[in-house]
Amino acid sequence: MIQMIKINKSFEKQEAVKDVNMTINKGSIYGLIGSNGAGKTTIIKLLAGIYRQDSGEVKLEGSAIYENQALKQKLYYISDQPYFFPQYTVRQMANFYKSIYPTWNEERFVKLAEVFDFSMKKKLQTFSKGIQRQAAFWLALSTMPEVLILDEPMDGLDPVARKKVKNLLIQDVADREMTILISSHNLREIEDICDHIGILHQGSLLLEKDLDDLKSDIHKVQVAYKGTAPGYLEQRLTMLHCEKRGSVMVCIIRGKEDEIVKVFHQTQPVIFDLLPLTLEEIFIYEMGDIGYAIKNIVV
Ligand SMILES: Nc1ncnc2c1ncn2[C@@H]1O[C@H](COP(=O)(O)OP(=O)(O)OP(=O)(O)O)[C@@H](O)[C@H]1O
Repeated sequence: MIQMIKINKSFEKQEAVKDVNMTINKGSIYGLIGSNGAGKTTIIKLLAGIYRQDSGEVKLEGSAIYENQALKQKLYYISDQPYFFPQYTVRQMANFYKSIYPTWNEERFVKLAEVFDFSMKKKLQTFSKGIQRQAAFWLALSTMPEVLILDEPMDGLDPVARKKVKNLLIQDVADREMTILISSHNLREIEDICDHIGILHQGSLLLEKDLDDLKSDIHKVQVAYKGTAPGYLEQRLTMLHCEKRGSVMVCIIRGKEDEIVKVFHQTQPVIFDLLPLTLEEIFIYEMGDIGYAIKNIVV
């Protein structure tokens, strides 16, 4: 289990992370999402033991990560711009990792060559951005990390490579309870792969929830009435957003599904449907609820 307890981190006078408490369970795939500059990369670097927090604790299996070599060998971090030594091939990078990760699995590295269909003998820097990223996954998965930390991991990967990488990640989580922390703006991808979500805004963690619980707490309703909609709906429901499309209203409501259905049922609508909400919609309305709303910009 990874724990962040009351973490604060500033850069000069800029507070990047404020009083953050976060828990990532073993074997979980945790998606960290948030607006630009929210503090995602800072949190990732604190967890990877690259930054030291100003206050609070960052722990893996109960021990502090920073400057803990033995713990750091259990982690692997792929940054948004993977770094390789100049002039090195995949094979040479593999030899380097083999020398520093006691968990390096040569058999796996060789087996993964069937999945990553490019030469391990060519200089990495001569490959395209997408292939370099695939190489980063190849090397990462060969170290058999307990915790894999990924910053915008699928950036630059084509759809086939994305699918391959996703399958490999899920397989490691299922087979050996690898824990994954992913930071991304691609909410479809996060929704597809993560079981836990943390939403960061201006350095604070707004919420941290199981994805299914998050989805069961916010609903989209399509409703229409013969005449006008009863005025008391707004008082009885926590409406995050409501818009009229002709005679039909589409509302985003916070609360339990059965209670929402009950309130609408009493108003005898002519149309009433509960529609599925995507993580992208949940993110937009959660952020709107705290004032980070999408504004209609007219120039
Ligand atoms: N090395 C640094 N020096 C000074 N300020 C920094 C540094 N790293 C981050 N910051 C500041 O900390 C805040 C959080 O930055 P961070 O990169 O963690 O956000 P982010 O959520 O990853 O953003 P994005 O989604 O835009 O990549 C920002 O205001 C940023 O300017």
